Amino acid sequence: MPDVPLLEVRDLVKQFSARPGGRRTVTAVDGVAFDLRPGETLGLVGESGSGKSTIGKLVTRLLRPDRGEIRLAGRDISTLSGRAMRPFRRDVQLVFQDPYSSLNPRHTVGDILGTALRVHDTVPRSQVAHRIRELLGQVGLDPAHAGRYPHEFSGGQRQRIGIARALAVGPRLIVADEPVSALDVSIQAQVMNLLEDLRAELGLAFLFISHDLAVVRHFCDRVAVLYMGRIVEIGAREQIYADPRHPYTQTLMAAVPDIAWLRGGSPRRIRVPSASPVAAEAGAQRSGCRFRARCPVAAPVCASSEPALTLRAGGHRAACHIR
Ligand SMILES: Nc1ncnc2c1ncn2[C@@H]1O[C@H](COP(=O)(O)OP(=O)(O)OP(=O)(O)O)[C@@H](O)[C@H]1O
Repeated sequence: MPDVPLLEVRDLVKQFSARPGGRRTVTAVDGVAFDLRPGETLGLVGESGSGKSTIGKLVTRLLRPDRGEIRLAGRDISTLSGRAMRPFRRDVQLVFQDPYSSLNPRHTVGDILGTALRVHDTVPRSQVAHRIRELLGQVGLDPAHAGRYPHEFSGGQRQRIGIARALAVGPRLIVADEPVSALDVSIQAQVMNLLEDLRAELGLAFLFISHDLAVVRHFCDRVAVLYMGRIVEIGAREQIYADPRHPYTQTLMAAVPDIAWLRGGSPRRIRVPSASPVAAEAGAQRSGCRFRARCPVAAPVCASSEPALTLRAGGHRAACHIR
C-alpha cells in the first residue's frame, strides 16, 4: 500500500563524547522525526556537522540511537541487534561516499557481490554467478569484469560496484551518503542518472544525504533541512526551493543554480556553506532557537523557546517563531 510509510523516525537522539573518554557530549541528532514512503526520495541537507551522516548511520543501524524510534514497515528496529536485525539489513542498505574504503581490496568484484548474495540468501546458490553478472549489467559495468579487483576500476566504476552490492540483497530503502561527492564532476551526473534509473525500475526509496543543493533538487521528492541536529524545515522539493520559510533555508536556497549540468551542460557544484567557527559557537546556545545568533530576523521571542516544526501548507513544516 503506497501510503503506509516504509520508514518512520520519531524523536531520534544521538550524543557522542566530544573527546574520547571525556565527559562533555555533542548532541549530533537532537529530536529528529520524519517519514519516508515506499519509492520516495527524501533529501537531507545542512552544513557540515549538522548530523546528516549520523542520521544515515542510525537508520541503517550502524549506530544505536540514545532515544527515539526507527520503524521499518511498522516494526521498531531502534533497539534490535545481531540476528534479530538481520531481516531488516536486507531492507535498508547504505551507499557510502567513498566506495573504495568500503570495498575489500583483496576480493574480486564477483566475490564482493557473491558474499552479499550468500549472507542474505538472496538467490539459490546455483544462481549466484548468474545474479552477479546480472547485477553488474544493471549498474552499467561489463559482466565479464567480475574477476577484477576494486583497484582495477575507476572511481565512478567503484561507486557502481558499491551500488551493485547494495542492490544485491534486494533492499527497499537505500541510504545514500554523499554518493557522488568524491567523484570527478564529469562522472557525477552519470552516477546520478544510474541512481535515477534504478529508482524508477525498482521502486526504491532513498534517504539522500548531500551537500549539493542542485543534485538534491534534481533527485529528491522531499527535502529536510538540518541545523545543528534538528530539522528546521521539511517539505516537498518545490516548497523548499521555491517557497522556503525558515531563514536558514532561505539563505541556502538563495544561490541554487538550475540543473543544466545534469543534462549535459557545464557542471557546477553548489555546496551548503559551513558555519564559521565563531558563528557556530554563538549558535551553540541551548536555550531558545538554535539559529538565532546567525539569524537575520531574530527577535526577543527567539530567545524564549525552541520553535517547533509547524505546518505551513500541505506537508510543509518549518521551525521559526517569526516566519
Ligand atoms: N563517532 C563520533 N564521535 C564523536 N563525535 C561524532 C562522531 N560522529 C559524529 N560526531 C559529531 O556529531 C556531529 C554531527 O556529525 P555528522 O557527521 O553526522 O554531520 P554531517 O552533517 O554528516 O557532516 P558532514 O557533512 O561534514 O559529513 C558533529 O559535531 C560531529 O563532530
